[in-house]
Amino acid sequence: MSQKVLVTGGAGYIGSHACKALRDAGFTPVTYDNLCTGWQDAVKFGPFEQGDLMDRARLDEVFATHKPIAVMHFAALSQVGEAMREPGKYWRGNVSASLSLIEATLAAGVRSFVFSSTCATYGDHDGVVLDENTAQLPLNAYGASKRAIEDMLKDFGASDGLKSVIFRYFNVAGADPDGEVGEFHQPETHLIPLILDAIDGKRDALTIHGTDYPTQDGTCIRDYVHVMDLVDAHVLGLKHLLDGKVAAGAHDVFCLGTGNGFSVREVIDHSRHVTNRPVPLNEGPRRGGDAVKLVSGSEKAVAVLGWNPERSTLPQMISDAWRWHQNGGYER
Ligand SMILES: NC(=O)c1ccc[n+]([C@@H]2O[C@H](COP(=O)([O-])OP(=O)(O)OC[C@H]3O[C@@H](n4cnc5c(N)ncnc54)[C@H](O)[C@@H]3O)[C@@H](O)[C@H]2O)c1
Ligand SMILES: O=c1ccn([C@@H]2O[C@H](COP(=O)(O)OP(=O)(O)O[C@H]3O[C@H](CO)[C@@H](O)[C@H](O)[C@H]3O)[C@@H](O)[C@H]2O)c(=O)[nH]1
Repeated sequence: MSQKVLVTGGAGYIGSHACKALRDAGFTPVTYDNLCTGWQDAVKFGPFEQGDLMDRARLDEVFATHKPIAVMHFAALSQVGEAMREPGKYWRGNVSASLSLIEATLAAGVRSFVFSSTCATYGDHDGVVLDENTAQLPLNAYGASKRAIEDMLKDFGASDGLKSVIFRYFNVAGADPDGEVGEFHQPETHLIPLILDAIDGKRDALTIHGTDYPTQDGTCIRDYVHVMDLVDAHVLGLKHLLDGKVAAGAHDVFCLGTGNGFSVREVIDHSRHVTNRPVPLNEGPRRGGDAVKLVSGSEKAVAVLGWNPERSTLPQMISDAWRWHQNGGYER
């Protein structure tokens, strides 16, 4: 029988793709999700256990039922704008909820933990490319909550021997090329799906949040990584833990980006080319909490894990997202 991995947030965008990658790698992904932003229809590759991370009794029951060998923790609130307006929701929903999960993990005797962190933990570093050693100075409660969970994992490593792989993602985009799962947020806040909504008339126009940033065309720069490449790194990270490459109590941090930065206007231009359709646009003010430039300067995941982000080009990410978009997501 294949080994089970508990996947929190497995009904969400990245978690559902991770479940597919785990299934393809010979594991059984067990999704634990409260469906606050996820979709039961996205759980296709293993069992589904509905529950909230704050529900410790339910978590204990799920650990006892499935006896996972490791945890992959994707479940989180992750909207920068919302985090600016309602920081308490992020400290509770991300930090307190992760504490509950980590304590349940340890109580179940599990010591291998893969965590979704973010380059939003870095804040603004004046255009410097970011790597695992860059200081984490988040600009918003979302980034601060993720930095706090990273600290928590290190503390429980020291006290209880928890071993963790921490991935700091840059901007995740694209969809499963087979169309089984994809990105579907209600409401959507991410740039590429919003551009596609504007292209096919689901919204009037895309609003560019800020055109006066100190960049070549005045818009923010991000490093986009294909969701399939990202979840490949998770399988490699899991094996890194299971193969004993991380000592008891230790943690290993990896940035997941490509080193290529694209401005909002460049993403719009690529979207126009890929879809061969115009993108209706408005220019609006800056969005609070946005860093000017977030680009990974790290090769560590490539060097240590053997990661090969081969699908992470804008044309590939946009065309996979466009194919998924045209199929209508999970909407009934
Ligand atoms: N999308 C990106 O570009 C990006 C970049 C960096 C980091 N991340 C991180 O990756 C992870 C996944 O992001 P996503 O884009 O797939 O988000 P998502 O909203 O699609 O998925 C999150 C899932 O977690 C579930 N969830 C949230 N709170 C829960 C709780 N308390 N109990 C149980 N389930 C809960 C939701 O229902 C949802 O299915 C998050 O941790 C996010 O911070 C995402
Ligand atoms: O309607 C829109 C939406 C976005 N943007 C801009 O597009 C860029 C990318 O925005 P978005 O797709 O919302 O991603 P980020 O705010 O960069 O955050 C994402 O990427 C982070 C890592 O960089 C993750 O931590 C977050 O979870 C994830 O939401 C930013 O400059 C936005 O200001 C617009 O101009 N108009």
